[in-house]
Amino acid sequence: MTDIFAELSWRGLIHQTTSPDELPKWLAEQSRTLYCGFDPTADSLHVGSLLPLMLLRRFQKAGHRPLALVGGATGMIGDPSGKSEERKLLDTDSLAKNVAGIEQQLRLLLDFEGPSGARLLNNHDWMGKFSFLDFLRDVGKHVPVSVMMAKDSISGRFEREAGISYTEFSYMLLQAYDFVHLNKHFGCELQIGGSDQWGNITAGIDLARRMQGPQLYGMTCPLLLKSDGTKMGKSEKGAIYLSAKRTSPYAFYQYWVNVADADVGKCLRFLTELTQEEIDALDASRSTDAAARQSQKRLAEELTRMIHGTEGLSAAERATAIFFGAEISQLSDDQLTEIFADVPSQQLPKDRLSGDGLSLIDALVESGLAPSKKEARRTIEQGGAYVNNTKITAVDMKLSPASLASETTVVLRSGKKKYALLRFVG
Ligand SMILES: N[C@@H](Cc1ccc(O)cc1)C(=O)O
Repeated sequence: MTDIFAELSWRGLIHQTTSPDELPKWLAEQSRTLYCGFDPTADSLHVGSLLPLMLLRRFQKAGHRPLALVGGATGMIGDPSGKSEERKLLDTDSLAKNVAGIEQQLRLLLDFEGPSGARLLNNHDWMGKFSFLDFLRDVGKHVPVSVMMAKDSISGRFEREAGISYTEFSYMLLQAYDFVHLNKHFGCELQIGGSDQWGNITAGIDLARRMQGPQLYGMTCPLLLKSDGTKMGKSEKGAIYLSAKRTSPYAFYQYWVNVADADVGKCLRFLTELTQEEIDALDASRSTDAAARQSQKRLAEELTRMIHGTEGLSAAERATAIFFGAEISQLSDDQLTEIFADVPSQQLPKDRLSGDGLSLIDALVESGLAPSKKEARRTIEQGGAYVNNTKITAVDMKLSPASLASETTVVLRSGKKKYALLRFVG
C-alpha cells in the first residue's frame, strides 16, 4: 500500500473531503473499496471524465479496490449538478449504445484481476427493479426536502425562471441510494467524483447514516479547467473524446501537444502517471527552454499511449511528422484527410493524370498555391515546390498516377507550410 493521500495532495487532486482529519489515516490503514459513477450521456467519455477515471486507477495502484459504475439508471434521468438547464431525456436505444461504449473505456484503464481487482457495475441492475412506491417508502422517507433544497445543484436552479423538474430534483436520491447499495453489497466505503458531485456524494453519506448504516466517506477532485477558467478538453471542433471513432488518435495527440504553457503543468500532474521528479524536471525545462515544448510532447505521448496504445501513438506521431514535412506515401484517403483537415482541396477529373500527365505548374495554379503559371514556375525554380513533401526542382515535372499519395490525392506544398490537396476523382 502506498500513501494515496500524499500522492493526490502533491498532484493537487483533492478538492474537498469528508472527515479531513480522519481520511488520510483511514486510507493508510488497509485496502478500501471505493467507487465513481459515470453517466452514459454519450457513447464515449470525454477528457473531463478522464480525471476521475484516472483517480480510480491511482487508488487501485495504491492497493485499493475500485468499482466503476455506469449509470444505466441515473443516465435515464440526468444529473442537474453543474447544469443550468433541464436536460433532454435520452431514448432507450441511445442509452444502450452509450452504456456499451463507456463500459469499454472503463475496462481500458482499470485492472480487473487480483485481490484489488476492479468491478464494472451498472446501477440499472438494482434501480431498475425498485418500484416507485417502494423507493418512496424505503429511501425517500429518510431524506428531508430541506436538505435536498440546500444543495448547490438544486438551489441554483430555483433561482432561475426555468426551475427544475421533479425528475431532476430526485436525481440525488438515486445516486445516494447507489452508495448505500454498494456499501451493503460490495463493502464500498468511499465515493469519489468531480467537485460538482459533492452534493450527490454527501447525500449518499447522509442517507447511509439515516438508514442506520456505517460511516461512509467522500472525496472530490477539481474540475479540469484552463488558466482562463474555461473547461479543458474542448477544441474549436467540439469536445475531445476518448473513443477513436469520435476523436482520432492524431486529433487527440494534437490537442495535448498544443496545450498552453500555463496549463501543461497541471495536465501532467492531473492526468499522467509521471512521478513528481519527472514532472519537476519538465517544469524546469519550461523555464529554461519553453520553445522546445518538451512538457507538451511528453503529455501528448503519455495520454495517447494510455488511451490509444502504442499503435495509436505511433500513428499520431507519424501523422504529426507528415504535417511538419516528412515524406508522404501510401496513406489511405482517410488518413490524409485527417492530417490535412484544415488544408484547402480541389477536385479534378482522374483522367488529367493520364497520358502526358498534369504539369506541376498547372497543378500549383489549380490548387490555388500559385496565382499564375509565372509564379508557379518561380516557386519551383526557387526550390519552394513540394509534391507529397518531396522537393521538386524540375520545372517540367508532370504528375502521373504514380504521384498519388493515397488512392485519390496528391499533396502539394509551397514553401514551409502552405499546403493544398488535389483530389482526382471520377
Ligand atoms: N452523477 C454522476 C454520475 C453518477 C451516477 C451514479 C452514481 O451512483 C454516481 C455517479 C455524474 O453525472 O457524473
